[in-house]
Amino acid sequence: MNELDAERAYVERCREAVRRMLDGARHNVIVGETVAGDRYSAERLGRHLKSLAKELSEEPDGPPFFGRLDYGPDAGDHAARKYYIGRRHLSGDTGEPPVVIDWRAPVARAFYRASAREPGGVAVRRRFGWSNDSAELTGYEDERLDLGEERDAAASRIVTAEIERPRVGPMRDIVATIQPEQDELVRAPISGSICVQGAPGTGKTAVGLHRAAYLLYAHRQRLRNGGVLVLGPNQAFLGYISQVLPALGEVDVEQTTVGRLLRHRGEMRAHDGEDAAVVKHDARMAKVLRRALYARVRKPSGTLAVPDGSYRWRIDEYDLRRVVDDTRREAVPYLVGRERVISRLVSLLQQRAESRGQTPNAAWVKRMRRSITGFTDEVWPTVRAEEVVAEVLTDADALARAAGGTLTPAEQKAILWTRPPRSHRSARWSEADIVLLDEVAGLLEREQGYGHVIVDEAQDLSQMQCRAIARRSEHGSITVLGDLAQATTPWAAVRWPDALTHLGKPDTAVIALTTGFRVPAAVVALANRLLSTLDADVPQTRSLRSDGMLRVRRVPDLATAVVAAVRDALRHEGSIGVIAADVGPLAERLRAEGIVVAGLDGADATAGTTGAQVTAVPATLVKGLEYDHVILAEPAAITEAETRGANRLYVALTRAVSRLDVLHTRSLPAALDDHGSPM
Ligand SMILES: Nc1ncnc2c1ncn2[C@@H]1O[C@H](COP(=O)(O)OP(=O)(O)OP(=O)(O)O)[C@@H](O)[C@H]1O
Repeated sequence: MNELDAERAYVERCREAVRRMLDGARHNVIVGETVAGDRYSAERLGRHLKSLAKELSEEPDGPPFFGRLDYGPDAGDHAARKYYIGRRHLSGDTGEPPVVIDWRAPVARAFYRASAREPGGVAVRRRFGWSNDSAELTGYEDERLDLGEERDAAASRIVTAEIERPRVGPMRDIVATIQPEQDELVRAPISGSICVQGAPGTGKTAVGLHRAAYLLYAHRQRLRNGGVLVLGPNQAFLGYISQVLPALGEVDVEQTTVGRLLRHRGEMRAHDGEDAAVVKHDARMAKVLRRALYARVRKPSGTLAVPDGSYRWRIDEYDLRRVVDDTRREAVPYLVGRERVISRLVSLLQQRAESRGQTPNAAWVKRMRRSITGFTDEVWPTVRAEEVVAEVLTDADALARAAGGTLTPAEQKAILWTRPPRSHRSARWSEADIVLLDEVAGLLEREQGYGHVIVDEAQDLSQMQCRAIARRSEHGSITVLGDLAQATTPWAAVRWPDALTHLGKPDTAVIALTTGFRVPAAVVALANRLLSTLDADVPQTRSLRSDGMLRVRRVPDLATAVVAAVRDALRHEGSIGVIAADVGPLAERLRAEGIVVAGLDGADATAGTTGAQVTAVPATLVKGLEYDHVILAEPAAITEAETRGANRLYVALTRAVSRLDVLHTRSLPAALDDHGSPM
């Protein structure tokens, strides 16, 4: 039998192992549900086994492995052993070692990291190639690390084919081809936070998602309670990445946007102007809100008399002040503080009662608590986050008291509501207001946190949004992914250390990724010209891809040219994205010409999964997405549409996997203009 046939025979062994595991899981579902000791454990066991059965049966014919490691004779415990590496562990026959090892297992690490210089005992690294439908093993490539032979990504046919594969449907996992510098980030210890500054298409999102899967595997116990949270910029992006973690067997990761994470705080029913939003998103607002909240705490004056039957207990002003002052100094959440004031006063009353020979019981304590409510409501009242925020945004005097020395009078004026609501109950909150509500809620009570938070496109977060994330990762670590050059919000970070400070992890190291896996070299060269004008201190990208096509054309009529470009693109396999500042009219025209076009707007959560080959997407929503062929219409309109329009254009220019058509009727933005000559 030749080597390839032997590997194909191994594939059969793996498929047999899947069938065996599937039968076992199905059998256990039945047994687990009927014989497990109590209902609770029966339910848990049943759920676990059902999900295993579902997982295995959904993909019984997927490639069971993508790599193999052959250890040399001097590799200690691994000497002369062979390991197949795949997306998930496949058990061997009873008493036999597993037939496939999960890519996240410690032994699999060498598949990604072993080099000719540091082979770590590995003699041969083998990569497998599969047919497009993953049904058939088509070939393999060996690196004889023991002979000093090593191929980098660009020299491997299998890796290059995977990177250059036309994109269809949602984002896929990259387990088979994770690069060494990416693997270092994926497997970085959970105890530390990391920040990845990566140019477009360097694999930040891919790294973040694989890191989530890795951490859940390596630290399942530790993450059982808090879990892992993935934050992305919008629903379209979340739709695009939604399949990656389930394909890696992880279905319990919460993937959401900051807006959705905070939506229980209030319904968004208003939009701020940029002036107001910029102030509301500034971290100085945290100070303002804290002052506004604690302005409610008053200095007690006079003696407190508490009736108890025919008797009155007294606590004098000195003791009352001491209780309130001590509690303030403890810097606990506001509502915990109120509770402490109450219990301390009750315990003073109790001491007094005991010294008079009484033995207060629970009912007495309850009665005393009730009797001092009037007093605590005065010196440390309960309050809702909505009241504090509404007060600051409505009452100019209250705002001036809270914001004096922190916000300028002009800034205070910018955030005051021009048409104040009658009460906080009828307030119409904006996106920024909801972040303020969350800030106050965080001052009132401590937030339940996550074990690990992965923040994608983090450059766009405001300081206040960063603080909201920090509250949820206080006791865990975070992975921050972003690109300062792609910052498009008016409050975006200019330097990573600033954002990291607001995220509560100021000592996090910033690591750069500069090898691009998406954008072809010709397109990167064009985008890099724009990069130098963006005022972002980031390294240039180097593309791994020498293939690809770039056409920049001045056209007499935009819509007609877009239709022709789409028709031309439709001759190829792969997704097509039409990107423009205002894409609506172009989409209409395409449809009028009989072309099926999926529209992408904020409400469309199924982005990239609609099955349509052509998607029309506004430039404002294209962040994090990619299309095999991009048709970018009228760049000048994109740069003009917003303050950071040039950054937006940089994002739009870097979405193409294989081909980019830039069509324009007006002059190109200066950095891109090559004196009108076609590129
Ligand atoms: N090691 C790899 N092997 C194969 N494909 C890869 C690899 N790394 C990244 N890719 C692919 O390159 C593309 C870009 O990756 P990704 O979206 O993670 O980059 P990004 O840095 O988040 O980009 P952007 O900043 O534009 O959002 C994706 O299609 C991803 O699957």
